[in-house]
Amino acid sequence: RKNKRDSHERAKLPPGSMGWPYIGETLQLYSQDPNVFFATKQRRYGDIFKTHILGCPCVMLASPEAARFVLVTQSHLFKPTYPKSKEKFIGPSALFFHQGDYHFRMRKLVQGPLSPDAIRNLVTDIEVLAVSALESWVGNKVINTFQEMKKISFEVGILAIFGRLESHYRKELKKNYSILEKGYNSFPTKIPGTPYKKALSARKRLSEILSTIIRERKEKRSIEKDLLGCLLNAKDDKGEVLTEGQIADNIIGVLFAAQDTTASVMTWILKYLHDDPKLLEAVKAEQKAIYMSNEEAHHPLTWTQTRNMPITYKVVLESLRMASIISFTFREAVTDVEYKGYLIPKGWKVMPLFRNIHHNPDFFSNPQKFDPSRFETAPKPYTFMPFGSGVHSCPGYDLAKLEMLIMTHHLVTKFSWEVVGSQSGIQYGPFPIPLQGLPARFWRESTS
Ligand code: HEM
Repeated sequence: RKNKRDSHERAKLPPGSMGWPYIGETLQLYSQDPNVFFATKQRRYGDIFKTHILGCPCVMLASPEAARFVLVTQSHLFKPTYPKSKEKFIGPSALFFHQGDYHFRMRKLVQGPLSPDAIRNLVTDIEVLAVSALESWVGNKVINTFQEMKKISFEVGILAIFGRLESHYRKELKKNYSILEKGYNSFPTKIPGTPYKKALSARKRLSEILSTIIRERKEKRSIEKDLLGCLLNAKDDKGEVLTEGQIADNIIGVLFAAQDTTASVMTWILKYLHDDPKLLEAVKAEQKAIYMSNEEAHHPLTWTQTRNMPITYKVVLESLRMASIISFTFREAVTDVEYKGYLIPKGWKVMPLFRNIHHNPDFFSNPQKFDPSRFETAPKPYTFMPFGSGVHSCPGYDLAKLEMLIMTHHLVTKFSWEVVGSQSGIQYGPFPIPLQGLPARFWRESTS
């Protein structure tokens, strides 16, 4: 066998600059639009380049082949990596921190209740959530669209995890999760009263609430098909069940993965539709036809109807591409890896740059233009990865899309909205969202 180390020694590091020691290029990355940072690098060095951010040497990859290499074909050589604080707050047993057998097992458990077969039963409940949210926005008040969308995506997460959960549990979970969330990016400290310490206590309370819910389910001996039910019933080959800690970490992990992501994209959908009146008319026409066939919403939407919204569906896909709210992801090389003659040393971070791929004119012509019709033909493999790819790709993919379609249906059939303020821009929190969460006013359309 050819000596692997020798061949690695011949391979050279990718081109790029590492910036100042320790701080590296973090300042550049955070002091400007991160997309400009990546795009400038890509122009200068090509599809693979090295840099240094947040104290870590890293290799950035901006081609579909490289993303496939890291996420799919050689995924065993790259482990997921997150800041320590995320692990602490969400819980170390959440599936996305893991690789190998445990990840595989948890993933199978999480996928079931999020699959089309399971979520088709949630259509009506999601509709009820969407309608009551929209109704609450009506009036002469300015809504922070993103914050409101977060309430919906949280409730949909709760629905997928617990089914119809009693409202006092929902309230308690919501209250504590919102405190926890403020700690994700806060500064670690022992000082009481800080967002960090408050988040730690909220995390503890969340575990306690989950224990109570689990105890109640066990007493009732109810076997549910929601995510909690699947986690409670799971047994491995030795007949061992999951610990409460493992269950709690994964439930909080799913809430974390589901909330801001879906809410950001829904906010962008509102913005893109608002900015393109002709497109809005086309979406309205499609949705009004469904609305009329349901006798003006006297009958609930059906799963089949949600699968037959071709124009709206393309708007969803184009919003996912345009906004690319998960601009990139992080992995870490578990050993020295060679890719296209370049060395990726063990321990280095590796970042597939989804947004750059989604905005590359070689794959999406005129990439800055919002044009849903581009999805009339399927994108080339590994050029469209809003939900990632491979072993860690998003299991919430169908649920997120369902939620966005249902929301859009009710939004355009019964409501109008105007964006408040003329400032347009992007804010990072940490996902890109329209400035100030897209302040807007909503009113009910007259049906005459
Ligand atoms: C539009 C909304 C969403 C977007 C754009 C999105 C995107 C993604 C992406 C890109 C990944 C892969 C990250 C990586 O490879 O490092 C991911 C993973 C994940 N997502 Fe989503 N997601 C969305 C909604 C949801 C929802 C609604 C749920 C659950 C109800 C969910 C649950 C998860 C979980 C559990 C993982 C980790 C999977 C694993 O590590 O095996 N996501 N998501």
